[in-house]
Amino acid sequence: MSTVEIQGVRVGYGGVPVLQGLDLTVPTGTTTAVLGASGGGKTTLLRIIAGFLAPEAGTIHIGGRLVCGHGRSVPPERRGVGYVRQDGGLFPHLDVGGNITFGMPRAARRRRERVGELLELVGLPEGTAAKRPDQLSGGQQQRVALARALALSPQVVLLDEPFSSLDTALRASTRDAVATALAETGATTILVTHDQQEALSFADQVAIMRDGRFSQVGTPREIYESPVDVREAAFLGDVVRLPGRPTHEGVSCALGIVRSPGGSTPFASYDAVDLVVRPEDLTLADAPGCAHGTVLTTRYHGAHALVRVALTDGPEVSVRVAGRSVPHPGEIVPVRVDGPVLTYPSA
Ligand SMILES: Nc1ncnc2c1ncn2[C@@H]1O[C@H](COP(=O)(O)OP(=O)(O)OP(=O)(O)O)[C@@H](O)[C@H]1O
Repeated sequence: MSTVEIQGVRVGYGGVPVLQGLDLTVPTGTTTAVLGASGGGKTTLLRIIAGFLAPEAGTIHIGGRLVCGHGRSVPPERRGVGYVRQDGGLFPHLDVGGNITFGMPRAARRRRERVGELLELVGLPEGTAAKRPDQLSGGQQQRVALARALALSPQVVLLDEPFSSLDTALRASTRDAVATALAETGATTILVTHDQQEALSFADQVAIMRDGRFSQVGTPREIYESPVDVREAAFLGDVVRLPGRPTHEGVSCALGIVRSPGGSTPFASYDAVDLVVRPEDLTLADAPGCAHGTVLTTRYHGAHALVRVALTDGPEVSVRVAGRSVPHPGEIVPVRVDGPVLTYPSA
Protein backbone atom coordinates (compact mmCIF):
# COMPACT_ATOMS: atom_id res chain seq x y z
CA MET A 1 0.00 0.00 0.00
CA SER A 2 1.40 3.39 -0.95
CA THR A 3 -1.46 5.84 -0.58
CA VAL A 4 -0.22 9.43 -0.27
CA GLU A 5 -2.19 11.51 2.23
CA ILE A 6 -1.54 15.24 2.45
CA GLN A 7 -3.29 17.10 5.25
CA GLY A 8 -3.26 20.83 6.03
CA VAL A 9 0.12 21.46 4.36
CA ARG A 10 1.23 25.08 4.57
CA VAL A 11 4.49 26.72 3.55
CA GLY A 12 5.85 30.05 2.35
CA TYR A 13 9.15 31.62 1.34
CA GLY A 14 10.48 34.59 3.32
CA GLY A 15 7.09 35.18 4.93
CA VAL A 16 5.19 35.07 1.62
CA PRO A 17 2.62 32.23 1.79
CA VAL A 18 2.66 29.79 -1.14
CA LEU A 19 0.71 26.73 0.02
CA GLN A 20 -2.11 27.69 2.36
CA GLY A 21 -3.57 24.44 3.65
CA LEU A 22 -3.55 21.60 1.12
CA ASP A 23 -5.49 18.39 1.59
CA LEU A 24 -5.21 15.58 -0.95
CA THR A 25 -5.39 11.79 -0.96
CA VAL A 26 -3.78 9.87 -3.83
CA PRO A 27 -4.97 6.24 -3.61
CA THR A 28 -2.35 3.53 -3.98
CA GLY A 29 -1.37 2.67 -7.57
CA THR A 30 -3.26 5.61 -9.10
CA THR A 31 -2.14 8.81 -10.80
CA THR A 32 -3.14 12.30 -9.71
CA ALA A 33 -2.34 15.39 -11.76
CA VAL A 34 -1.90 18.64 -9.84
CA LEU A 35 -2.92 21.33 -12.30
CA GLY A 36 -2.26 25.00 -11.66
CA ALA A 37 -0.90 28.21 -13.08
CA SER A 38 2.84 28.82 -13.28
CA GLY A 39 4.30 29.94 -9.94
CA GLY A 40 1.35 28.56 -7.98
CA GLY A 41 3.42 26.23 -5.80
CA LYS A 42 3.26 22.87 -7.60
CA THR A 43 7.01 22.17 -7.45
CA THR A 44 7.01 23.31 -3.82
CA LEU A 45 4.43 20.62 -3.02
CA LEU A 46 6.52 17.90 -4.72
CA ARG A 47 9.63 19.04 -2.82
CA ILE A 48 7.73 18.68 0.45
CA ILE A 49 6.47 15.18 -0.42
CA ALA A 50 9.99 14.12 -1.48
CA GLY A 51 11.47 15.50 1.76
CA PHE A 52 13.62 18.30 0.25
CA LEU A 53 11.58 21.00 2.02
CA ALA A 54 9.83 20.98 5.40
CA PRO A 55 6.31 22.44 5.60
CA GLU A 56 5.44 24.98 8.29
CA ALA A 57 2.32 22.99 9.16
CA GLY A 58 0.50 19.84 8.12
CA THR A 59 1.29 16.16 7.74
CA ILE A 60 2.17 13.74 4.97
CA HIS A 61 1.62 9.99 5.21
CA ILE A 62 2.91 7.51 2.63
CA GLY A 63 1.43 4.03 2.85
CA GLY A 64 0.03 4.91 6.28
CA ARG A 65 3.47 5.94 7.61
CA LEU A 66 3.93 9.51 8.84
CA VAL A 67 6.87 10.90 6.82
CA CYS A 68 6.54 14.53 7.89
CA GLY A 69 4.67 16.51 10.51
CA HIS A 70 4.19 16.39 14.28
CA GLY A 71 7.94 17.11 14.65
CA ARG A 72 8.95 14.11 12.53
CA SER A 73 10.76 14.18 9.17
CA VAL A 74 11.86 11.01 7.39
CA PRO A 75 14.90 11.79 5.16
CA PRO A 76 14.28 11.76 1.37
CA GLU A 77 16.20 8.53 0.72
CA ARG A 78 14.00 6.65 3.22
CA ARG A 79 10.62 7.81 1.91
CA GLY A 80 10.43 5.38 -1.04
CA VAL A 81 9.86 8.26 -3.44
CA GLY A 82 11.27 8.69 -6.97
CA TYR A 83 11.46 12.21 -8.40
CA VAL A 84 11.66 13.12 -12.10
CA ARG A 85 12.57 16.76 -12.65
CA GLN A 86 11.35 19.01 -15.45
CA ASP A 87 14.73 18.88 -17.24
CA GLY A 88 15.36 15.19 -16.55
CA GLY A 89 18.46 16.08 -14.54
CA LEU A 90 20.67 13.32 -16.00
CA PHE A 91 24.38 13.35 -15.09
CA PRO A 92 26.14 14.43 -18.33
CA HIS A 93 29.44 12.69 -17.47
CA LEU A 94 27.81 9.26 -16.98
CA ASP A 95 26.42 7.02 -19.71
CA VAL A 96 22.75 5.98 -19.54
CA GLY A 97 23.57 2.77 -17.67
CA GLY A 98 25.61 4.74 -15.13
CA ASN A 99 22.77 7.22 -14.69
CA ILE A 100 20.21 4.47 -14.09
CA THR A 101 22.34 2.56 -11.57
CA PHE A 102 23.63 5.69 -9.80
CA GLY A 103 21.56 5.38 -6.63
CA MET A 104 21.48 1.57 -6.50
CA PRO A 105 23.32 -0.45 -3.86
CA ARG A 106 26.78 -1.56 -5.11
CA ALA A 107 25.77 -5.24 -5.58
CA ALA A 108 22.71 -4.34 -7.65
CA ARG A 109 24.77 -2.00 -9.86
CA ARG A 110 26.66 -4.97 -11.33
CA ARG A 111 23.42 -6.53 -12.59
CA ARG A 112 23.46 -5.24 -16.15
CA GLU A 113 20.22 -7.06 -16.93
CA ARG A 114 18.40 -4.76 -14.45
CA VAL A 115 19.37 -1.79 -16.65
CA GLY A 116 18.00 -3.66 -19.69
CA GLU A 117 14.74 -4.39 -17.86
CA LEU A 118 14.28 -0.75 -16.87
CA LEU A 119 15.08 0.50 -20.38
CA GLU A 120 12.57 -1.96 -21.82
CA LEU A 121 9.99 -0.78 -19.28
CA VAL A 122 10.26 2.80 -20.56
CA GLY A 123 10.30 1.70 -24.20
CA LEU A 124 14.01 2.16 -25.02
CA PRO A 125 16.33 -0.43 -26.66
CA GLU A 126 18.98 -2.09 -24.47
CA GLY A 127 21.74 -0.49 -26.57
CA THR A 128 20.78 2.91 -25.13
CA ALA A 129 22.70 1.97 -21.94
CA ALA A 130 26.07 2.79 -23.54
CA LYS A 131 25.05 6.22 -24.84
CA ARG A 132 25.71 9.55 -23.20
CA PRO A 133 22.71 11.82 -22.36
CA ASP A 134 23.76 14.35 -25.03
CA GLN A 135 23.41 11.63 -27.68
CA LEU A 136 19.70 11.25 -26.88
CA SER A 137 16.61 13.27 -27.86
CA GLY A 138 14.70 15.19 -25.17
CA GLY A 139 12.01 12.48 -25.05
CA GLN A 140 14.60 9.70 -24.72
CA GLN A 141 16.31 11.62 -21.89
CA GLN A 142 12.99 11.93 -20.05
CA ARG A 143 12.43 8.17 -20.37
CA VAL A 144 15.92 7.52 -18.97
CA ALA A 145 15.13 9.91 -16.09
CA LEU A 146 12.01 7.85 -15.36
CA ALA A 147 14.00 4.59 -15.59
CA ARG A 148 16.47 6.05 -13.07
CA ALA A 149 13.60 7.03 -10.75
CA LEU A 150 12.10 3.53 -11.04
CA ALA A 151 15.47 1.77 -10.46
CA LEU A 152 14.99 1.83 -6.71
CA SER A 153 11.41 0.45 -7.00
CA PRO A 154 9.83 3.50 -5.36
CA GLN A 155 6.32 3.25 -3.91
CA VAL A 156 5.63 6.78 -5.11
CA VAL A 157 6.78 8.58 -8.28
CA LEU A 158 6.70 12.38 -8.50
CA LEU A 159 6.78 13.90 -11.99
CA ASP A 160 7.54 17.63 -12.23
CA GLU A 161 6.32 18.79 -15.65
CA PRO A 162 8.49 16.12 -17.31
CA PHE A 163 6.99 16.59 -20.78
CA SER A 164 6.83 20.37 -21.01
CA SER A 165 10.05 20.85 -23.00
CA LEU A 166 9.09 18.29 -25.68
CA ASP A 167 7.41 19.06 -28.99
CA THR A 168 3.80 17.94 -29.53
CA ALA A 169 4.44 14.57 -31.20
CA LEU A 170 7.29 13.57 -28.89
CA ARG A 171 5.29 14.72 -25.88
CA ALA A 172 2.38 12.40 -26.71
CA SER A 173 4.58 9.34 -27.36
CA THR A 174 6.76 9.96 -24.28
CA ARG A 175 3.68 10.46 -22.12
CA ASP A 176 2.19 7.17 -23.36
CA ALA A 177 5.44 5.29 -22.70
CA VAL A 178 5.71 6.78 -19.20
CA ALA A 179 2.04 6.04 -18.39
CA THR A 180 2.47 2.41 -19.50
CA ALA A 181 5.69 1.99 -17.49
CA LEU A 182 4.10 3.47 -14.37
CA ALA A 183 1.01 1.26 -14.70
CA GLU A 184 3.29 -1.82 -14.92
CA THR A 185 5.15 -0.93 -11.74
CA GLY A 186 1.95 -0.08 -9.80
CA ALA A 187 3.59 3.05 -8.36
CA THR A 188 1.40 5.79 -6.91
CA THR A 189 2.08 8.81 -9.11
CA ILE A 190 1.73 12.56 -8.74
CA LEU A 191 2.26 14.63 -11.89
CA VAL A 192 2.37 18.41 -11.73
CA THR A 193 1.57 20.35 -14.87
CA HIS A 194 0.06 23.58 -16.13
CA ASP A 195 -1.15 21.79 -19.28
CA GLN A 196 -4.90 21.09 -19.01
CA GLN A 197 -4.96 18.48 -21.77
CA GLU A 198 -2.06 16.64 -20.17
CA ALA A 199 -3.76 16.57 -16.76
CA LEU A 200 -7.11 15.42 -18.15
CA SER A 201 -5.63 12.68 -20.36
CA PHE A 202 -2.88 11.32 -18.06
CA ALA A 203 -4.47 11.10 -14.63
CA ASP A 204 -7.15 9.14 -12.75
CA GLN A 205 -7.70 12.19 -10.54
CA VAL A 206 -7.07 15.90 -11.10
CA ALA A 207 -6.49 18.45 -8.32
CA ILE A 208 -6.79 22.10 -9.33
CA MET A 209 -4.40 24.35 -7.40
CA ARG A 210 -5.51 27.94 -7.00
CA ASP A 211 -4.33 30.60 -4.56
CA GLY A 212 -2.38 28.03 -2.53
CA ARG A 213 -5.33 25.65 -2.11
CA PHE A 214 -7.05 22.92 -4.06
CA SER A 215 -10.22 24.49 -5.44
CA GLN A 216 -11.50 21.13 -6.76
CA VAL A 217 -10.38 17.50 -6.75
CA GLY A 218 -12.13 14.91 -8.90
CA THR A 219 -11.97 12.62 -11.91
CA PRO A 220 -10.98 14.33 -15.19
CA ARG A 221 -14.63 14.18 -16.32
CA GLU A 222 -15.96 15.69 -13.10
CA ILE A 223 -13.41 18.47 -13.29
CA TYR A 224 -14.08 19.29 -16.95
CA GLU A 225 -17.86 18.86 -16.92
CA SER A 226 -18.65 20.38 -13.51
CA PRO A 227 -16.07 23.05 -12.64
CA VAL A 228 -16.76 24.81 -9.34
CA ASP A 229 -17.06 28.28 -10.87
CA VAL A 230 -16.68 30.29 -14.08
CA ARG A 231 -12.98 31.00 -13.45
CA GLU A 232 -12.21 27.30 -13.19
CA ALA A 233 -14.35 26.47 -16.23
CA ALA A 234 -12.32 29.01 -18.25
CA PHE A 235 -9.01 27.66 -16.87
CA LEU A 236 -9.88 24.15 -18.08
CA GLY A 237 -10.75 25.04 -21.67
CA ASP A 238 -12.48 27.49 -24.00
CA VAL A 239 -15.81 28.75 -22.74
CA VAL A 240 -18.65 30.88 -24.03
CA ARG A 241 -20.05 32.94 -21.16
CA LEU A 242 -23.44 34.59 -21.47
CA PRO A 243 -25.60 36.50 -19.00
CA GLY A 244 -28.88 34.67 -18.39
CA ARG A 245 -32.14 34.95 -16.51
CA PRO A 246 -33.78 31.86 -14.99
CA THR A 247 -37.41 31.31 -16.09
CA HIS A 248 -39.69 28.37 -15.41
CA GLU A 249 -38.87 26.97 -18.90
CA GLY A 250 -35.08 27.26 -18.62
CA VAL A 251 -32.42 29.97 -18.68
CA SER A 252 -33.21 32.81 -21.07
CA CYS A 253 -30.08 34.16 -22.83
CA ALA A 254 -28.86 35.43 -26.22
CA LEU A 255 -29.14 31.86 -27.57
CA GLY A 256 -32.82 31.60 -26.58
CA ILE A 257 -34.24 29.49 -23.77
CA VAL A 258 -31.61 26.97 -22.71
CA ARG A 259 -32.46 24.01 -20.50
CA SER A 260 -30.00 22.07 -18.37
CA PRO A 261 -29.72 18.37 -19.38
CA GLY A 262 -31.82 17.23 -16.40
CA GLY A 263 -34.60 19.58 -17.45
CA SER A 264 -34.39 21.50 -14.18
CA THR A 265 -33.70 25.22 -13.92
CA PRO A 266 -30.80 25.59 -11.49
CA PHE A 267 -30.60 28.80 -9.50
CA ALA A 268 -34.27 29.47 -10.31
CA SER A 269 -34.39 31.70 -7.27
CA TYR A 270 -31.69 34.04 -8.70
CA ASP A 271 -32.50 37.06 -10.86
CA ALA A 272 -29.35 36.67 -12.95
CA VAL A 273 -26.95 33.80 -13.72
CA ASP A 274 -23.83 33.27 -15.80
CA LEU A 275 -24.41 30.60 -18.40
CA VAL A 276 -21.27 28.77 -19.49
CA VAL A 277 -21.08 26.48 -22.50
CA ARG A 278 -18.08 24.97 -24.27
CA PRO A 279 -17.62 25.91 -27.97
CA GLU A 280 -17.91 22.19 -28.88
CA ASP A 281 -21.38 22.16 -27.28
CA LEU A 282 -22.63 24.82 -29.69
CA THR A 283 -23.55 23.94 -33.27
CA LEU A 284 -24.22 25.89 -36.46
CA ALA A 285 -27.22 23.61 -37.27
CA ASP A 286 -30.63 25.21 -37.72
CA ALA A 287 -33.59 24.60 -35.41
CA PRO A 288 -36.96 26.35 -34.94
CA GLY A 289 -36.53 29.56 -32.96
CA CYS A 290 -32.72 29.32 -32.69
CA ALA A 291 -30.40 32.34 -32.68
CA HIS A 292 -28.58 33.59 -35.78
CA GLY A 293 -25.42 35.58 -36.26
CA THR A 294 -22.68 36.71 -38.63
CA VAL A 295 -19.37 34.84 -38.91
CA LEU A 296 -16.58 37.23 -37.91
CA THR A 297 -13.46 35.04 -38.05
CA THR A 298 -12.47 31.38 -38.37
CA ARG A 299 -9.40 29.75 -36.85
CA TYR A 300 -8.51 26.47 -38.59
CA HIS A 301 -6.79 23.75 -36.49
CA GLY A 302 -6.93 20.78 -38.88
CA ALA A 303 -9.40 18.36 -37.26
CA HIS A 304 -11.55 21.24 -36.01
CA ALA A 305 -11.97 25.00 -36.39
CA LEU A 306 -13.07 27.74 -34.02
CA VAL A 307 -15.66 30.04 -35.56
CA ARG A 308 -16.33 33.43 -33.97
CA VAL A 309 -19.93 34.55 -34.52
CA ALA A 310 -21.56 37.89 -33.64
CA LEU A 311 -25.13 37.03 -32.62
CA THR A 312 -27.79 39.36 -34.05
CA ASP A 313 -28.36 42.04 -31.40
CA GLY A 314 -26.24 40.06 -29.00
CA PRO A 315 -22.76 39.13 -27.83
CA GLU A 316 -20.06 37.24 -29.72
CA VAL A 317 -19.72 33.47 -29.24
CA SER A 318 -17.16 30.84 -30.34
CA VAL A 319 -18.36 27.63 -31.96
CA ARG A 320 -16.13 24.61 -32.58
CA VAL A 321 -16.91 22.90 -35.90
CA ALA A 322 -15.36 20.04 -37.86
CA GLY A 323 -12.35 21.21 -39.87
CA ARG A 324 -14.00 20.17 -43.15
CA SER A 325 -17.12 22.34 -42.69
CA VAL A 326 -15.87 25.83 -41.90
CA PRO A 327 -18.14 28.73 -42.95
CA HIS A 328 -16.79 31.95 -44.49
CA PRO A 329 -16.52 35.31 -42.70
CA GLY A 330 -19.64 37.38 -43.39
CA GLU A 331 -21.95 34.33 -43.70
CA ILE A 332 -25.19 34.39 -41.68
CA VAL A 333 -25.38 31.16 -39.65
CA PRO A 334 -27.78 29.62 -37.11
CA VAL A 335 -26.33 28.96 -33.62
CA ARG A 336 -27.82 26.67 -30.99
CA VAL A 337 -26.81 24.73 -27.91
CA ASP A 338 -26.16 21.04 -28.56
CA GLY A 339 -24.68 19.78 -25.28
CA PRO A 340 -24.49 20.43 -21.56
CA VAL A 341 -24.58 23.94 -20.14
CA LEU A 342 -23.36 25.15 -16.76
CA THR A 343 -25.00 27.90 -14.76
CA TYR A 344 -23.53 29.87 -11.87
CA PRO A 345 -24.98 32.67 -9.78
CA SER A 346 -23.90 35.98 -11.35
CA ALA A 347 -20.82 37.42 -9.71
N1 LIG B 1 13.64 28.67 -2.99
C1 LIG B 1 12.74 29.65 -3.11
N2 LIG B 1 12.90 30.83 -2.48
C2 LIG B 1 11.99 31.83 -2.59
N3 LIG B 1 10.86 31.75 -3.34
C3 LIG B 1 10.66 30.59 -4.00
C4 LIG B 1 11.57 29.48 -3.93
N4 LIG B 1 11.08 28.47 -4.69
C5 LIG B 1 9.91 28.92 -5.22
N5 LIG B 1 9.66 30.19 -4.81
C6 LIG B 1 8.46 31.00 -5.16
O1 LIG B 1 7.31 30.27 -4.72
C7 LIG B 1 6.27 30.33 -5.67
C8 LIG B 1 5.86 28.91 -6.10
O2 LIG B 1 6.96 28.35 -6.84
P1 LIG B 1 6.87 26.87 -7.47
O3 LIG B 1 8.14 26.63 -8.23
O4 LIG B 1 6.51 25.91 -6.41
O5 LIG B 1 5.61 27.06 -8.45
P2 LIG B 1 5.16 26.13 -9.69
O6 LIG B 1 3.67 26.09 -9.63
O7 LIG B 1 5.88 24.82 -9.67
O8 LIG B 1 5.63 27.01 -10.93
P3 LIG B 1 6.04 26.52 -12.44
O9 LIG B 1 4.81 25.90 -13.05
O10 LIG B 1 6.40 27.84 -13.11
O11 LIG B 1 7.19 25.58 -12.32
C9 LIG B 1 6.77 31.21 -6.80
O12 LIG B 1 6.29 32.50 -6.60
C10 LIG B 1 8.28 31.16 -6.66
O13 LIG B 1 8.87 32.34 -7.12
